Order: sequence, then C-alpha cells, then structure tokens
Amino acid sequence: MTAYLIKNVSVVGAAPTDLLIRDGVVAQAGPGLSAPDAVVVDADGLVALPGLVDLHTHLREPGREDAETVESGSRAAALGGYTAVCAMANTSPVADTAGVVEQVWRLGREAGLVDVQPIGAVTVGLAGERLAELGAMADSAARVRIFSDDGHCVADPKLMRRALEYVKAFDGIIAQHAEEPRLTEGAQMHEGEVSTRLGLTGWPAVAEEAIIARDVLLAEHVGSRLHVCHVSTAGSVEVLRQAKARGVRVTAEVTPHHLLLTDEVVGGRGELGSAAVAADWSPGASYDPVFKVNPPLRTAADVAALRAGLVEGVIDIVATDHAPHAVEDKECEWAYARPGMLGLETALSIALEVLGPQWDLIAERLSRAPARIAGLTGHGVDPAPGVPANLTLVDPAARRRIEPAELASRSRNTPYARMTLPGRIVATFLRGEATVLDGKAVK
Ligand SMILES: NC(=O)N[C@@H](CC(=O)O)C(=O)O
Ligand SMILES: [Zn+2]
Ligand SMILES: [Zn+2]
Repeated sequence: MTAYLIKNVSVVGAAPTDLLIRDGVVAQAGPGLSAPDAVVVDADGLVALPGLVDLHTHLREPGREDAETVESGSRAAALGGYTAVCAMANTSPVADTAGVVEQVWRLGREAGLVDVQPIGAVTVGLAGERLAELGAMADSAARVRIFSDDGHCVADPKLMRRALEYVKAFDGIIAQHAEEPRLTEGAQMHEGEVSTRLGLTGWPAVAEEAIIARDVLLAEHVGSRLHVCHVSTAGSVEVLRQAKARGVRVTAEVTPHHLLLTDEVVGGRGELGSAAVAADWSPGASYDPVFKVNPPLRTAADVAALRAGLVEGVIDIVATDHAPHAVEDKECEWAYARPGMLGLETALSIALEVLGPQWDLIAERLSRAPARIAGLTGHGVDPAPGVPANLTLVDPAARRRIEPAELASRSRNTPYARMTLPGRIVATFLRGEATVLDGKAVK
C-alpha cells in the first residue's frame, strides 16, 4: 500500500504541518516529517478536512444507470471531497428489502471510491401504505440505520408514528421528505410573487412546515430520532428551533442550492445571495428546468434564514440531495421535467462561498455532524495520529468555472453551469488510498 507524506497542510485551518498516511491511517502528524518510501504531496496553501459525508445522495442504481451508477456517483463524490455517501432508496426496484440494500452496499464496496451506506425505504415501494421490512434491512450486511421514502412524504401520520417507534429499537432514524401532498398537487415552483408572475402552480412553504411541525411532535411523543431532509423555508427553521429548544431528537439538513439560489432564477433573473459568484453569471432563459427541484428554490428571505440556521446549528448539516437526471428527463418543457439537481462535485465550493473560510464550521456541517448522525465510524474525524485516513485536501484560493461536460456524474443537470466558484478539491483519501490526486480521480 502506497504511503503519502502531505507537506505543509493546514489541518482544518490550523498552522501548516505535515501528515504521514500509512496503512490506512494517519501514522504521524507534525512539522518536518520525512518518510523516504512515501509519495510526497505538496500541500502548500491547502486545507485538510475530514472527508466529507453526504447524508442525502441519489445514485440511481438499480434502475436508471443511464443517469448515474453507484460507480459514477462515487467518483463524483470523491472528486467533491467526499469519503462517504448515504444512498437514497428511490431506485427501481426500490431499496425496500435486504436484497436491494445489500446489492447497493456491495456495488459501493466494489467501486471502492467512497463508502456507500444505503438508506432503506420506510414503506413498501415508497407507496406510503405499509411499512417495509425495516428490521431485515437493519440486520442485513448493509446495516441500514436511516430509512426514508425521499421523493415522497410519509404523509400518513399513523404510519409515520409506527415507523418512528419501530426504528427506536436499534437507534434508527426516519429521514422525512416534508411535503404535505394535498398542498402541493400540481405544484411547479415556490408559491409566491414569482410563481404568480410566471403563471405556474405554487408549492407553498406551509406544505413543508406543516409536516415538520407534525413530525417533531410525533418524534417527541414516541422519543425517537427524526431527520428532516432538504429544509427550504424560514418557517421550517423556526419550527426546528422551537423543537430543539424542547429537546426533541430532531436533526435537519439544508442543500447547497437552497443556500445559494432563489426562485428568481426560474424567471431568468440573477438574484444570487452572492455578488462574487453572480458577477459574470446569469441564469439565462426563463423556465430552464435545470432549476426545477423539490422542495423548490425559495425567496431571498428564506435563503438568509437557512444560512443563519446553519451557522447557529438549528440546521445540523449540509446534504447535497445530488439528484442526477438523464437529458430527456431534464431538457424538456418545465412542466414535464423531473425535479432535482446535481450536487456532489460543487457542494464544498458552495459551502465556501456561503460560509467563507470558516473551516471548523465547514468540517462540522459537511463531515463531522453527518457522520455522527449516520453513525459512520471512522468518518467525520479530523486527521490526527491513529485516525483512519479519510480526508480531503482543498485549495481555497482556486476558482473554477463549472462546465457540465467536465463533471464525473453521468448526468449534466448542474444549476451552476458557467458560474465561477471558489475552492477546488486537490486530493481525497479513503482509508489511506488516494481516490483523487491532482484534482483527478485515480480510478
Ligand atoms: N430533490 C428532487 O427534486 N428530486 C429527488 C427526490 C427528492 O429528493 O425529493 C430525486 O430523486 O430526483
Ligand atoms: Zn426529497
Ligand atoms: Zn432527495
């Protein structure tokens, strides 16, 4: 196994030092290290972070391998600085049995680029009618601990209660896609001024907030763990703040796109929260389905509340909701386009843009906290002697223009096409093996 000597790296923003990676772990840390047998990585100006952990990734295998595979999604993840991703269950067939979650888990091991931790479906076929075999998925080789019908809301309150109660036995979590389906029938974008102007059916904020309010009460009642996927409104942050203050066992995520983009882009206007990124960028034509996503892009006030909630810790983590879609499902009329956007290869750049070089906060929200929530031991731990060598090296001074054709994902639906974003992943290591070197995937 190749040893790596990383020279002059700032570990999570600290003064430059050296790291020796050998036999899967950080063997030594300190200035002036030498190791004649090691490959030297010149990390002048680079920041080492614990490998990023994504709690919300769509890998599309089995079923839509034209849009993404476990391998292509894993490569995109490694290039984005990730060492572990949790794969959502809305595949075809749905990951609602031990067989399917074990298949995804095995494919992840074979690709060997990141640890792929399958998420199991809550209900059979995501149909919201009866509970899937949660216990069998938990006991399987994939050791599933997070269950989600993501893409769909577990709307039936009795079923949601049962699911929360069931997973309590093994300290599992229900990750909810909070969307009251009766309030979003036919919805195409955020309900507000822009939807009125464009004449599109709206997805009101209350459709999300009502489910979160209900679910924190259910989780409180049964004493179980709830995780809220892709929080998108200021009102949701408020509901979560109150629940956390009462001690409810709830965690929440926000996506990079909900931290940067607003519903204005649907109408072809800029309105980015960030002047630097917006300088040479405009969303182009109106009704570009690349901006169609669930939950929808919201208002500038929502973006501000999400950023504040993330800094404060009311929102625990950034999760990508990486949602690859084939060209024919995305480059069509707005109403027929599938919702969802790519995220893995750009998440760190968006976090850097939104949070600035607050490395400890970035490490917490993109690595340590998601690893803790998912129970992924060996991930989310700052590089130090004896720690498994799951880490990534970031060049904070680099700026790169996003070109969809250059992404490793099989799909092209990035909302950041032609934007110039800060930060570049230079190298990523999974248990001491380089998955990315010089900004390129090793395999
Ligand atoms: N976010 C999306 O708009 N789409 C996701 C499903 C989901 O996360 O709800 C997808 O699977 O494409
Ligand atoms: Zn969802
Ligand atoms: Zn999703």
